[in-house]
Amino acid sequence: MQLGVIGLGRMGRIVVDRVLDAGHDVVAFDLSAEATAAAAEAGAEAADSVADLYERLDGDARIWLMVPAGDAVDATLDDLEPHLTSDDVVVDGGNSYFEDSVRRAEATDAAYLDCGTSGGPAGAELGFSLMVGGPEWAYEELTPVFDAVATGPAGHDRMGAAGSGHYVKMVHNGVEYALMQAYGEGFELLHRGRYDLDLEAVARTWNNGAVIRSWLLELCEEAFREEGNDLGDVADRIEGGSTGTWTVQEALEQEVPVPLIYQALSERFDSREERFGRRLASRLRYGFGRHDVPRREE
Ligand SMILES: NC(=O)C1=CN([C@@H]2O[C@H](COP(=O)(O)OP(=O)(O)OC[C@H]3O[C@@H](n4cnc5c(N)ncnc54)[C@H](O)[C@@H]3O)[C@@H](O)[C@H]2O)C=CC1
Ligand SMILES: O=C(CO)[C@H](O)[C@H](O)COP(=O)(O)O
Repeated sequence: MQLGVIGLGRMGRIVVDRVLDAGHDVVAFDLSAEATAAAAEAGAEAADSVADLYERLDGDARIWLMVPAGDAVDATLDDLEPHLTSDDVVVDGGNSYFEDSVRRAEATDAAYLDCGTSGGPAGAELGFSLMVGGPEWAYEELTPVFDAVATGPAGHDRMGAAGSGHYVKMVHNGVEYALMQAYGEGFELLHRGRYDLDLEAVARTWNNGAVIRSWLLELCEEAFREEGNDLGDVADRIEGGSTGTWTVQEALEQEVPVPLIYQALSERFDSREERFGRRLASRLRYGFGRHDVPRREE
């Protein structure tokens, strides 16, 4: 199969590499000429614009967008739209708001798949977990690509109609917020509590057989190892927040109580007050997403 990939940052580049590794062909484009050149060095065919990328695809186009959610997705679709036909398939693998994905699916001539992607840059070698919404035929058609980008056939599934993939990913992120909050609170108590504890050793011990072992807890272990027992100069400030806000808004609309997710979101908004748990959450975002870690002023 031949896949066009637009957006070659932390996540898009992994899509390129995994699809190439699986023996498919890739045509790649990014606004950054440097990112496009790097993908070409890895074996992709470089395109110098969205239109050029489309031209380089043989037969019906299969295109994966991995650009930042919001305006960049609309801008890319605007450039693609004059070329797209109903036999083409466009996948949006970013963290788009699900209602935007429904709108885009209705507006485009192509079959549109909204694909929630979990695993982050750190999960590059293992592959991602993919939650896909949109037409069944298009999902089936792209299955070889999903097999390559995901951990394997079990690492992706079609959730349902348009928007459902990004809806499930939105809730996933709400859960992620709550789990980070829970680990943050536990380690804050251990840090400020009665014993002088080695928190990396605690995390490592918990990760070996404990009920609460997890990848996020492995990232806690990594954070204490790399930053120190007191998290060094990691600032008490957590960035991000859009996907958690959407989750809470949707929960309010559906009248479903999500107090833990709401609390975790509030902590982010409240992160002007210095808190150890939030500093850990900030460092965990680096662990799973390679997001920037704001550092304390010297
Ligand atoms: N980093 C993470 O842990 C995860 C990120 N995501 C989502 O994946 C998407 C991409 O994220 P990252 O790769 O982390 O971002 P990134 O900032 O590392 O890369 C985005 C790339 O898109 C390019 N770009 C921006 N506008 C463009 C346009 N109009 N045309 C072509 N290229 C354009 C940029 O030059 C950049 O190379 C986002 O929606 C993000 O929320 C999803 C899951 C995890
Ligand atoms: O989707 C992700 C992980 O699953 C991304 O890392 C996302 O950026 C996390 O959300 P936030 O930026 O609000 O922390």
